[in-house]
Amino acid sequence: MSLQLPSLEEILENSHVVRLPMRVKFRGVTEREALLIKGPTGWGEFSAFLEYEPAEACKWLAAGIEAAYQPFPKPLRSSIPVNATLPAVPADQVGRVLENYDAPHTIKIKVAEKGQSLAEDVARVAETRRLYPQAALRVDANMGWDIPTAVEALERLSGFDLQYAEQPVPGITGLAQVREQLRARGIGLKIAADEAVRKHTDPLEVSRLGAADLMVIKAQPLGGIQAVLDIAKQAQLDVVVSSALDTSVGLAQAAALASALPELPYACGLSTGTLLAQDVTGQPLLAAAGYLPVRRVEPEMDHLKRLDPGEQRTAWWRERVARCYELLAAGAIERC
Ligand SMILES: O=C(O)CCC(=O)C1=CC=C[C@@H](O)[C@@H]1C(=O)O
Ligand SMILES: [Mg+2]
Repeated sequence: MSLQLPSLEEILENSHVVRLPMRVKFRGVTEREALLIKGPTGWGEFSAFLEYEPAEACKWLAAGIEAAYQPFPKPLRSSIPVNATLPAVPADQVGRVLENYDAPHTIKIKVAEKGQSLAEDVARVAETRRLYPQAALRVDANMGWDIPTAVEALERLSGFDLQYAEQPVPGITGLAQVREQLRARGIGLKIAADEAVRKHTDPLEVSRLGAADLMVIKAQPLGGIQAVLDIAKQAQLDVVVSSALDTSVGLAQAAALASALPELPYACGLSTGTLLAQDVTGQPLLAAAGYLPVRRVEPEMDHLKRLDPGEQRTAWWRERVARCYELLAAGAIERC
């Protein structure tokens, strides 16, 4: 971040903690918590997942501070093509969950969920393809397979005409091996790196090693818009912007990031507002016909009050801000 950090007191004075119920369970989460920060340029969001340690969560705080204290970059487009996101639901619920999205042209389907079988993944993808014959489909395994299982699973799933498969296995070399083994079987399915970018000390290593076909980039986990624009500029691979399951405040920042990228070859994973049963404003950032508007989001006080998780959770989040702030102030992220 090229701006001076505001004081911790100032951040805490202008922050609100919220807890949003989800419509449908996603990555084990049924309620999403966030701390929102009001600053001179608007609102920012800090919503690192609860289990993240400060060393990782501090990048999310840097992103929240950036949104509140720095203007969004000049947009190159006023709306963003987005994918619908389908959690790992049973096949008979696919239609009901996807009905919440307005005319999706691209759908990302979660697969390899803990405790589920490949047959369940195949049934979910098959049902999605049956209901949306024209849509671009992609899958995301969140590192849930080992290499042989990933190759077997993706060989079967590629029969449904997939756009790409996101992070089938952990690690960077794992991605390269899955890709090579698929190619040896005559399957040209593209492989996207997600965790191998946002959880790696060097987000550009995937690109340098040519271990994947494209990179998923996220505003909060990678430290904010400017940090991600730098990464995208240096990357030799196509990039796709995705959400961090943010409230509409964080989604606005992610949309601003997508709007500032010179090239946007893929629909972005930014319609996750649809997975939330409530949001911080009466005008949540939702996609219409597969496009998300680019605009700032201002939470409304009555929503913030209704979504207040109580004293204990608020104290936990404030304490977490303090610990992450300490790391940022000590230069944990180069640019802070
Ligand atoms: O990309 C999308 O369609 C939606 C966002 C999404 O999938 C994710 C959001 C937050 C946490 C991650 O586990 C998950 C992802 O793996 O991309
Ligand atoms: Mg992913």
